[in-house]
Amino acid sequence: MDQIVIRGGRPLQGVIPISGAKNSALKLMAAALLTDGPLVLSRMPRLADVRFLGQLLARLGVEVEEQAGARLRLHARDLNEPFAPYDLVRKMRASFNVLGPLIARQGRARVSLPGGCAIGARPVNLHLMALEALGAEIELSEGYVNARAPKGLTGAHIVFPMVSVGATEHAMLAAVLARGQSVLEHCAREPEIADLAGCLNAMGAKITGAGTDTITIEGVERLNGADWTVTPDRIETGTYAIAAAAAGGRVRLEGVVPDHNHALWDLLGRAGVEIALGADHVDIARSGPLRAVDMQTEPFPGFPTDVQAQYMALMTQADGASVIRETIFENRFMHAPELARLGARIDVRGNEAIVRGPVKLKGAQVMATDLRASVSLVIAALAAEGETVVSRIYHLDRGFERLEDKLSACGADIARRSEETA
Ligand SMILES: CC(=O)N[C@H]1[C@@H](OP(=O)(O)OP(=O)(O)OC[C@H]2O[C@@H](n3ccc(=O)[nH]c3=O)[C@H](O)[C@@H]2O)O[C@H](CO)[C@@H](O)[C@@H]1O
Ligand SMILES: C=C(OP(=O)(O)O)C(=O)O
Repeated sequence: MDQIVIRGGRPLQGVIPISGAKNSALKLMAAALLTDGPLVLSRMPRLADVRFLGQLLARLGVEVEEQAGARLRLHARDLNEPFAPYDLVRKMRASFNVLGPLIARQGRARVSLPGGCAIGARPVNLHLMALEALGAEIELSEGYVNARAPKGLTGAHIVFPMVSVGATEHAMLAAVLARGQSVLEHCAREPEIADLAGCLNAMGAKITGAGTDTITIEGVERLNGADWTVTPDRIETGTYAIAAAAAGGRVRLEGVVPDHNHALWDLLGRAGVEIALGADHVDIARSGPLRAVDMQTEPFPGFPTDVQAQYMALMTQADGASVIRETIFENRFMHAPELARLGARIDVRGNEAIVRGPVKLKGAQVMATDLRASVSLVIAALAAEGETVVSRIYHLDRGFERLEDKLSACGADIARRSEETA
């Protein structure tokens, strides 16, 4: 198994190109199931999650072809048995979103309950509620969802009782081929949802309101293929912005949508980080001391839960105590004890973590526990003195494309090695 070795204490200096968003790319891939035409996705991140979902789609009968220039061509000309087995679905959350498209296109499906980062219970009741409202008959047995819609799906008025990114996307992915109009209320407003709606509309769907809390969909009989470019990864953007703030130096993040990260820019500014927003780039610099600033995760446009761990690593370097409140997932502080191995002072009480800084972090052996937790350890290691070894980095490979290359191009001392050679 691979490890990442970081020798900290070097400021970052340079340009980091931002990849396409994992959390968008995966749902766009599921959309390919809705048409017998080819869907060509550009700016696809090369990630383990994309590979896994590609394997699942291939099993479902989709032709999956990686093309030059970070493009992926998906062609669901004919589909096989609509069966998504445990082994291919358990590795990540987004794979569950094949269920709706399979029901919409084939009238039935059997899909394993999903996996994903172990950051809470993460039920799928809202996904199933939406699919049932659209006319699917659903039964759970032996860890699988068995769904049927013998008469096809029908538009519905769905009011989500809580904001869910995955359930909003799932409802959209099914309602586009339903008969009649669907109105979805209390929707998630994340940029990935607008990206999915944009792609579905390019395929011939009729969706309005994506990015607001009410989405209206006029069902169409069929969708066609399309070309679509994945939106930039705002979580990767936030991660490298925080890395630069933690290590110090000056970094340009290139190929981003600065508007997707306002909550972060606001907090970093208050913490003493210099931020200059361009049209499609952001410059981040930090030379002076950092101030502690409280933070609470919220659905978009609030501060993203997927950047909470990274922010916690940064606050270990800030002057004072900061309170970090996690409101989206009930078990997303697993990085706190790992950060403590490097010397961080963090008290976790329920859904709050109190971080006291600044501490002089020292390199240590740490373990990645989930995707964003892993990268928070890398950030802390960049700010630490001495060598840090991060193991179980398969979590990192799920969501960060060429992490070591991007950071070492900015002067970080970071390398991958296999445990056998360690
Ligand atoms: C692949 C992907 O895009 N993952 C992202 C997606 O996850 P995901 O779509 O799983 O997150 P949700 O927005 O659905 O989850 C929000 C909250 O709703 C709860 N919930 C969700 C669905 C449901 O049926 N019932 C229910 O109770 C969850 O347990 C959680 O407490 O959005 C999260 C919140 O921005 C991000 O952290 C994840 O990176
Ligand atoms: C939680 C994440 O992914 P998943 O939803 O696939 O677990 C993430 O991207 O941070």
